Amino acid sequence: MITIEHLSKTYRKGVWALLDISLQLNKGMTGLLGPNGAGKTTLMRILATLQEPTSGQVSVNGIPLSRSEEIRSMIGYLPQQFRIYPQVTGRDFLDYVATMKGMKDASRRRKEISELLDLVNMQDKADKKVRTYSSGMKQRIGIAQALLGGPEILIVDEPTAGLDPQERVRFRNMLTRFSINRTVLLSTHIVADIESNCRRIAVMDKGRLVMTGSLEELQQRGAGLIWEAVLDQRMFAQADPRLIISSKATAEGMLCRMIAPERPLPDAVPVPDPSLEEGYLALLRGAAYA
Ligand SMILES: Nc1ncnc2c1ncn2[C@@H]1O[C@H](COP(=O)(O)OP(=O)(O)OP(=O)(O)O)[C@@H](O)[C@H]1O
Repeated sequence: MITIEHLSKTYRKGVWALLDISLQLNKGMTGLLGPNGAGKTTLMRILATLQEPTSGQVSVNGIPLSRSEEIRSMIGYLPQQFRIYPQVTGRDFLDYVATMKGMKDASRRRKEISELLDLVNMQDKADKKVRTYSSGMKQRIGIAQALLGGPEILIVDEPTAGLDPQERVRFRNMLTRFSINRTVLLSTHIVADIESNCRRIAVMDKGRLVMTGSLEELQQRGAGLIWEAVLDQRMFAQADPRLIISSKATAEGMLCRMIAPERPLPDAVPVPDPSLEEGYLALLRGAAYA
């Protein structure tokens, strides 16, 4: 369990990458959702003990972040820009990381690496050079390196960026399997990444935690704010681009979904069941409507 209390971080005077974040992360997968620059990477790097907060406390199973050696043995981290030297094989790379993590016994290393390669379904490619891997395969090796040493907590920063749709689905399913007995924190700015596999979500925006709760609660944030109307070409071209959140060409014109605190056009009808994505957009726009 990770307990975060009043965590703040500033890189430059007056600009807060994190502002008074309090959050508890339990077993299972939590989705950390937020637009670019929300502070997700900063939060994850602090949890992985790679950066120090400006103020606030974090403990992992009761142990403070200042005991970084112990924390690192409990946490596996896959950074956003995960790079592997292209000339080595996946297996050799994992062996290198395991050695760096202090796993001295070569036969135990071999056994654990083999088990992890099975887990991420990379056993058959493990002896090929990394330069021959797809983005998805590199990410799977990335997860394997994060899991070396059997950490009970896994922190994964935007892992699906750059993956094709099939690899995305495979990767999400793999994370879901891992989260059964572990605490997993998955950051993303793509709602679909958390839709199928996160029971709990935390949404950040401009360094603040703007919501924690279930997917249903996020979806509900769109209630009363999403509208639908058919716009002809002229109306569509003239509409405020912030108003329209999706559109579909139909025989009658452009069928548009709009986001607004009040009926935006005389013909607009309220959407009774906004999607999760619409709930997320409504939440992010919330401050603008207040
Ligand atoms: N090393 C740094 N020096 C100065 N400012 C930084 C630094 N790293 C991040 N920031 C700023 O802190 C804020 C949060 O950035 P962060 O990378 O944590 O957000 P993020 O939610 O992970 O965004 P992204 O999805 O784009 O990675 C941004 O305003 C960013 O410009």
